[in-house]
Amino acid sequence: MEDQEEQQDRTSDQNHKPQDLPQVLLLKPPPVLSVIGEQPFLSNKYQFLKAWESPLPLLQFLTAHADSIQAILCSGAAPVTDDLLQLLPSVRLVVTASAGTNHIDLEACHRRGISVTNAGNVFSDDGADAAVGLLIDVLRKITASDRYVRQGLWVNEGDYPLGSKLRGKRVGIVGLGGIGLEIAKRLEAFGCNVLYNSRKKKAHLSYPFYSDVRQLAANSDALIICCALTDQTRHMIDKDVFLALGKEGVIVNIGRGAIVDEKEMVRCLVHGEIAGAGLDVFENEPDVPKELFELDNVVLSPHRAVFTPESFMALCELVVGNLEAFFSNSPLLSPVIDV
Ligand SMILES: O=CC(=O)O
Repeated sequence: MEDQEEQQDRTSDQNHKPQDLPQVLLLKPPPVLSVIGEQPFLSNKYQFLKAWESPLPLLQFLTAHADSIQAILCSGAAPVTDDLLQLLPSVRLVVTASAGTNHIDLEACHRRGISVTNAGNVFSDDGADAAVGLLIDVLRKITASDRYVRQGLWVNEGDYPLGSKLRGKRVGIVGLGGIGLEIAKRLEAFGCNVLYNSRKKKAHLSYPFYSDVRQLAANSDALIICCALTDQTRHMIDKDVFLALGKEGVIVNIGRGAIVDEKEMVRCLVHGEIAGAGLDVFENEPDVPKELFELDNVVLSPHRAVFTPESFMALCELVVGNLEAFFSNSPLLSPVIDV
């Protein structure tokens, strides 16, 4: 409480020097900062402390600022571990510039009384557009037929094999959060039948719910993975799920690579045990299993599904809003943990 009052005093003084402002640690520049620059993030309520600009070794740098760092702005590129938090006892807020929070030790944040915010719903539209785009690409062979035309094969080899129709497909959505709901809306408009798996059945929705992801796969022509990566969902899409999806089945993953057993997925694709895949995320990014490069029924994208300059602008507003709210003792805008 004392700390909060002290914060309020400090942040309400508009004339204080930058070195008096509470510090927000950035271990690495989040992608949003590289794309839209630092200017829109600047505020008279906090000051960024950029670890990568310091000549000091990281540990020395963190120790030197341990008492003044009150918040961390992070992204998937720089995990927030219990060990890091142990070094920074004044941290009370972690703001991630991502929808996913799998790079943050949430249990440690809970235990240490640290609030966490994420990207809320700012990425939902772009994520949904990309997921449906990947599905259509795989089904209708858009990227593969583009390669065919560019390589001059249309002239030399004749007509390209037909793709398959989207309308009428049964699409199982794994994770019906903000992005999943937007995917469902889009697929309904395309005339698909939407089914889903989620932690809990959503009472207000009429889409058929499957508590077991294998059952969902068995009743789907395509699976779209857009749930969070947690201990429960790691490798949830395994051999049994692929077998249930079957030889005509397609998988799209815009969630996290490790939700899928990637080795098994590659094996199923190579042996024709599933029909195709649209993949934006991988287990060991930026490494992508080389076998996938040879497969025309696979569309690859470099973890860009949710990012557009427009969504980054909205993200910037949300990040600044969360930091300013925190330093003014106002409610956080997109809390994952609210202490
Ligand atoms: O993958 C992107 C995100 O989690 O925001």
